[in-house]
Amino acid sequence: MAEAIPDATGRSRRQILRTAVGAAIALIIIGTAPLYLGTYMTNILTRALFLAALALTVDLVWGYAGVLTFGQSAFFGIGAYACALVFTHWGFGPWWAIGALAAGIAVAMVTAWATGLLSFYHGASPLYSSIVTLALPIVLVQVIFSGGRFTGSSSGLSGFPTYYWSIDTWFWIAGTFLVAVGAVAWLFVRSDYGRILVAIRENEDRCAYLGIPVSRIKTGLFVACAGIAAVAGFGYAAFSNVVAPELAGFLLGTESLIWVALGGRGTLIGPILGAIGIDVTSSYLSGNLPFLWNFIVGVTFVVVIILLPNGVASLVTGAWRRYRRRGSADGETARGTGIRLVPSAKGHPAAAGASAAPIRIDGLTCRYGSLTVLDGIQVEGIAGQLLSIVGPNGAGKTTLMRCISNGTERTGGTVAIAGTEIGRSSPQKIVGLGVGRSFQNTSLFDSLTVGECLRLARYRIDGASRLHRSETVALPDPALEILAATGLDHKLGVETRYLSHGMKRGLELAMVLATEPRVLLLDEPTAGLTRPERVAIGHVLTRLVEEYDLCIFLIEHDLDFVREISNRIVVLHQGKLLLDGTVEEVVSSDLVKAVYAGQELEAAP
Ligand SMILES: Nc1ncnc2c1ncn2[C@@H]1O[C@H](COP(=O)(O)OP(=O)(O)OP(=O)(O)O)[C@@H](O)[C@H]1O
Repeated sequence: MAEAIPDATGRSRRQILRTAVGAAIALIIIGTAPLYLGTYMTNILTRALFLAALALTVDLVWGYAGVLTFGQSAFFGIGAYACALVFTHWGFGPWWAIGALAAGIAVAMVTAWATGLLSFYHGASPLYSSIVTLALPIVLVQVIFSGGRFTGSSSGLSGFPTYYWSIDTWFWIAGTFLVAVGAVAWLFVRSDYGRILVAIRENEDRCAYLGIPVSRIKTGLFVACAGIAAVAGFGYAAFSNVVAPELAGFLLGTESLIWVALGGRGTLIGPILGAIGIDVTSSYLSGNLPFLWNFIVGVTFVVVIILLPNGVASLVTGAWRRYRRRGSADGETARGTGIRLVPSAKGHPAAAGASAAPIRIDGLTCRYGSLTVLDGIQVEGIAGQLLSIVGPNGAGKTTLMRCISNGTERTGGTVAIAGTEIGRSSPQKIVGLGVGRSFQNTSLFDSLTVGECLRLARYRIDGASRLHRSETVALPDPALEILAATGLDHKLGVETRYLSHGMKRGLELAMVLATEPRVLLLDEPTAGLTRPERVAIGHVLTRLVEEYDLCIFLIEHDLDFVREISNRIVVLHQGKLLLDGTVEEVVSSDLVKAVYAGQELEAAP
């Protein structure tokens, strides 16, 4: 676990150096390319390079963060029109160019920010953001159409003054821009933030319940990518000397998705290959085969999606991954092997310093339409106490957990964590108050390694770098103990999909503990575990309560297990709190026996 590894700064420097060397090689290729490409080809490629930069931004938003956006073309169009409008109507020169570029970037970013606010608020479905981004280019094109002579309406604007540099110069500008965007994107997707984007794509809910501000991160990414797309659009317009509504339209937005899907979603080389490949080929073929060309693109798309669902780039990236994983039987990757676990300086604060009860639930009600699932629940959790919540299926146990960990779930009543009412707060904010939750079905990130998952769980406390990947993960003692007890501390480089069920359960618990909660909500943590694994988890939970003073709410169906480890038991039945007492009181209660025997309460003795 504690093998010597290079320090993070050294690794970060090496990563930046490697990126700089890669960028330099790419620039040399671009610098010499016009010598062997003809003027016609250089011209087509220049255009394609600007479009490839657009495709890269689509890939960051869709391929990495999982937001299916049709609206990236709108930002490209805003940049293009900023160039054309300023040069046509106001003036031309270096300062006008800088002003137009700045205005294009600013308008694109503000538009993206407003779109992000509308699309990524807590509770919005992914479909919603796709619809909003679909509407964006449609609205923008209507604005351009209604702009009359100012925007050129459906004909667009052309012949405005621009820099009539040689075609080779434009090629170098476009190439340098693409290499710069690619290099920054390369560093970014390999940083802590890059892992967060993948985590959001794979399991947004789990991210929110680890305290990661999903909406803010998605909006920030969307805004940054809008700015880059606007620069690409500006360059495209200045180079081609013509803009048309199609540059901001839904068709280009959809085309850019096809480039990314064909090239390879979630890789950086994929969108570049896809955009350049399709644009250059279409420039050659669409003139000669105007009707056949779209058919060819359509068939190619279907064939590639069927044969290579991860795009053409997956041929290269798949082979590279297999090479890196060679010799590892359990899915160990190079990504997590360098991670070092260290004890968090703070130990585990848990309930320390809080004078109020860790959790107080007062008159909690939850209704779905006419169905009342929870009715007037009154419970107070105490630090250093394991409270088990039992009851037959459908009693409302999981709903109670949901109402505690997400402020928008309950219909009435209050929940206070260490004296602070949660109100209508999102799960992410409630994690900040000190609530950690594990789910009934293990909720992890399939393609992330154990080490990366743990790093992710520390985002709220330790933050994350946008340029490098941290190699040290500071964890509180209870999380380290779980990892040691389950053997996960020797599997930091293993992707979670290769773990056994018991290990996945252990990892989820360690991740939740890594957020340093004072209240722990566990929904059937031992479901599907073997007897020895259940015993091990039981020991860990007892220690969390006795040594770290945590307040644990545990849902469990195994009543023997409940009896062994609980300090107190709450029985729910049909959404009502039936009994709140000690283990002996509940075990000896005839009322509880009647409920579990399925008898009507009125008939119970
Ligand atoms: N989103 C929802 N819409 C409508 N009804 C719901 C919703 N969520 C839960 N319910 C209903 O609320 C009731 C309580 O569900 P809940 O999952 O909380 O029960 P539970 O005690 O955890 O059961 P189990 O032990 O089987 O997990 C069930 O009748 C369920 O169908």
